[in-house]
Amino acid sequence: MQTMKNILTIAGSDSSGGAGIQADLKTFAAHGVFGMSVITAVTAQNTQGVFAVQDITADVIAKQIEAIFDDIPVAAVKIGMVSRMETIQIIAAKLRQYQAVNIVLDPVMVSTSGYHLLNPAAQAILAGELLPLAAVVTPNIPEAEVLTGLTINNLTDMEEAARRIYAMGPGNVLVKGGHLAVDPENSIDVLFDGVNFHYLSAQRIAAKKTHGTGCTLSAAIAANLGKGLNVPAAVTQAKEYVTVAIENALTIGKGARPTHHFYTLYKQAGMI
Ligand SMILES: Nc1ncnc2c1ncn2[C@@H]1O[C@H](COP(=O)(O)OP(=O)(O)OP(=O)(O)O)[C@@H](O)[C@H]1O
Ligand SMILES: Cc1ncc(CO)c(N)n1
Repeated sequence: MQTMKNILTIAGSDSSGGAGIQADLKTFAAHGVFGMSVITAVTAQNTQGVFAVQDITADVIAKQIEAIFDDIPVAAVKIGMVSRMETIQIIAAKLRQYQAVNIVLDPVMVSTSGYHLLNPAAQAILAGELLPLAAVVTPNIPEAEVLTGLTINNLTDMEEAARRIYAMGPGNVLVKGGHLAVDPENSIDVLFDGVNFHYLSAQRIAAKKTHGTGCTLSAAIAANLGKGLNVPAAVTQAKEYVTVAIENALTIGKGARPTHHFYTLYKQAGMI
């Protein structure tokens, strides 16, 4: 009997395990869903930076998507690093072909360390091809600025950006406030469903730089949607999950700290 939902991440590999595919699969495991992956690019990366990227060919990306959808029911899809135009076009075509549902798009553009994970020339293609397929899109402040051309300095700007991105076709827009100290006490995200704004606030954690926060949040939203939660509940619970994961971020290297995906589970099991 099927007891778990199957959730797919389409993203890049982070060799140091803090972001990308690795963060997504850990997040899925922590949510009790069965994680699957389509790898779009392999990065040589650690807590200090990204040192090389090998893009996977569009043909092999297509084959990975076909291998999954021809065989396995997919309850939700998270899309992360999509690297370049050919990658975006094949993913969009295949997701349309299979009528994929509960798509969460994290429009990854630049790594925490400043490396371009999306070819700037492909930004418009991402907006045109993938935004309309998404149930939820989760730009951070710099990504929302690129998508809209706005400069975002406060909550009103975040709301305006959310409205403009909503007009590009996604079901819901979550503008993440991690990069904006609107309120130095809190990290506030703005969710817009086309009619209403919801504000998700968590105490701002003043710690050393973290990485993989956006990947963890979007993967948690996909897991929650796949489990049948509606968008506000899926986003609210994902925000609670990422906040605990940031609070307990791990010091594994010399640079940015990856989120702790299993803190609550390990605590409950008496492992920490
Ligand atoms: N210092 C912090 N304290 C609390 N929450 C934070 C902090 N920084 C980020 N967040 C939260 O983490 C989530 C991810 O937001 P963020 O803006 O960091 O995404 P991102 O830039 O895409 O992440 P990354 O590129 O590091 O993976 C949001 O819910 C945001 O509010
Ligand atoms: C592979 C990959 N995806 C996404 C990000 C953004 O955090 C990253 N650093 N690496």
